[in-house]
Amino acid sequence: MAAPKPPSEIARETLKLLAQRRLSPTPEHYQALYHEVAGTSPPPAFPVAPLRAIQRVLPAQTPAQKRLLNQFEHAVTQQHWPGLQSVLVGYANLAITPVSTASDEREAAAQVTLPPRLAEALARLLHNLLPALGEDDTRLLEMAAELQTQLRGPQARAGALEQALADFNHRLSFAAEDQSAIRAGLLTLLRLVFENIAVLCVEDDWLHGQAQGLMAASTPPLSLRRLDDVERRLKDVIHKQANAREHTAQAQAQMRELLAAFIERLARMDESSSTYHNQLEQCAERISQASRPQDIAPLLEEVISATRAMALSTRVAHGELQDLRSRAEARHAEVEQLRQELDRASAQARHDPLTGSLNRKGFDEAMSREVARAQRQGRPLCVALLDIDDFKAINDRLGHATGDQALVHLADVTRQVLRPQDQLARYGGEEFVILLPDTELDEAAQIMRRLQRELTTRYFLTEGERVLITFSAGVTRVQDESDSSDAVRRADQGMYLAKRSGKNRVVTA
Ligand SMILES: Nc1nc2c(ncn2[C@@H]2O[C@H](COP(=O)(O)OP(=O)(O)OP(=O)(O)O)[C@@H](O)[C@H]2O)c(=O)[nH]1
Repeated sequence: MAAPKPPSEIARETLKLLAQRRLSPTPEHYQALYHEVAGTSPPPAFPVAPLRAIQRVLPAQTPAQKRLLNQFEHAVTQQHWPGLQSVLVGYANLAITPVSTASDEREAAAQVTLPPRLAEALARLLHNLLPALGEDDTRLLEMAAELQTQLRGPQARAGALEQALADFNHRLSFAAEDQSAIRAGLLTLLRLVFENIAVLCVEDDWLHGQAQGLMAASTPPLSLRRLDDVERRLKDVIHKQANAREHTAQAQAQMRELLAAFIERLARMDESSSTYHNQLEQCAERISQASRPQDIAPLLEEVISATRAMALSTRVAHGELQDLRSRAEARHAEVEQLRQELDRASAQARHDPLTGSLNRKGFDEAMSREVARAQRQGRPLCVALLDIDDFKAINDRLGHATGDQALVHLADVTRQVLRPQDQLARYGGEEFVILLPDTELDEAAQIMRRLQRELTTRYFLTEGERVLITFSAGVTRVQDESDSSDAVRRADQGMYLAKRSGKNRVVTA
């Protein structure tokens, strides 16, 4: 077998053959003759056309895809198989892990159109957010309006929105901080006002109790229900204060008037009695100097008429003083009537003065509101009725005033254990009801048991003595508006059963 010709030899013969056959010196002719001379077979032709067809359908949306497509184009032009291979591997990797850079992705994302429903949801979110921000920052409101317009535009591009949202977000963070500072400031002011009321009404236990209640109710965290409570309490206080002021002003005016009348009358009496005394002295003097009886007779006449005048004046004074006295009594009766009216007004108020919890009227109103809310939202509502165990013994042993403090302690612990939406009312002497919105029956019973446990660790302290307060409770679910009073009755029956079965327990009814 002949040794293979060296490439330089093959190249020379190929050129000779090109000339002999009068072929134009194209790379294709040269390559074909080269293989003929070398006795080798030519490589298969490069499939440019099919590759171009593939090139046309390759994706080129993201920057990474665009870059790969350029490489593909270059490899086809160069008929460079390794280049094509790396392009295809690149496309395959794109599908598995993103090989693009962060900036590529940002660029791509910038061109993405937001799905219309998402854009609309964002626009609505902004719309709902605005009322919470107040109207102080007009630029923020403008930015929000611009963003909404952009979001509701024909094609909301992520790129443009991203920047606008970032700017808005930046400004929003300051506005939100401001709002929260304003809220905290207002709350502090509110508490200051309540403290002031408490200081001003030190002499009125009812107002004092209400003011304490206001302070407790306005302590964060606030909820709409608690704000509602603050509003109601404040109305009660204003109502009671207005009455009290009127009462005091009237009483003062009457006192002044009566005092002035007495002083005037006393002055007049004093004046007339000193005139009388002067007259008598003068007459006595003239009588002692008179030598004849006929001179004395007119003097006696004078004494008699002065005495008569004095007696008349005394009678008048007596009558006037009687009149003043009956007027004073009438005023007293009026003041008493006012006081009774005031007490009636207090009874119409919604809060119990001793414990600061709702009274019956307040409870009835709260019950109607909560039943309506529960029905509207399709949520459960429970009511619990609790009665302190052996309260009479506490009263008998420690005194009524300490018994009162025990009631206050129970109300305080209960309020701390309950959630802000739960409402406590004093239903009778040592009987309380609790409204538990959004609560299923077994959950309500658990809440009451938790309160019982809490009372075993938080003793009522009086003069160094630790007094354990326990209670028996009945719990039931309120079905609807018409069930309100029946529900309280059922809870009462449950409480009664709890007492009968040994006290300090909770019975569901
Ligand atoms: N200190 C105080 N005592 C009150 C008040 N209202 C009611 N009471 C007293 O609460 C006591 C209730 O007594 P009872 O009804 O016999 O009940 P109890 O001693 O708690 O016994 P059980 O309910 O069977 O556990 C009575 O002595 C009432 O005078 C109040 O506002 N303050």
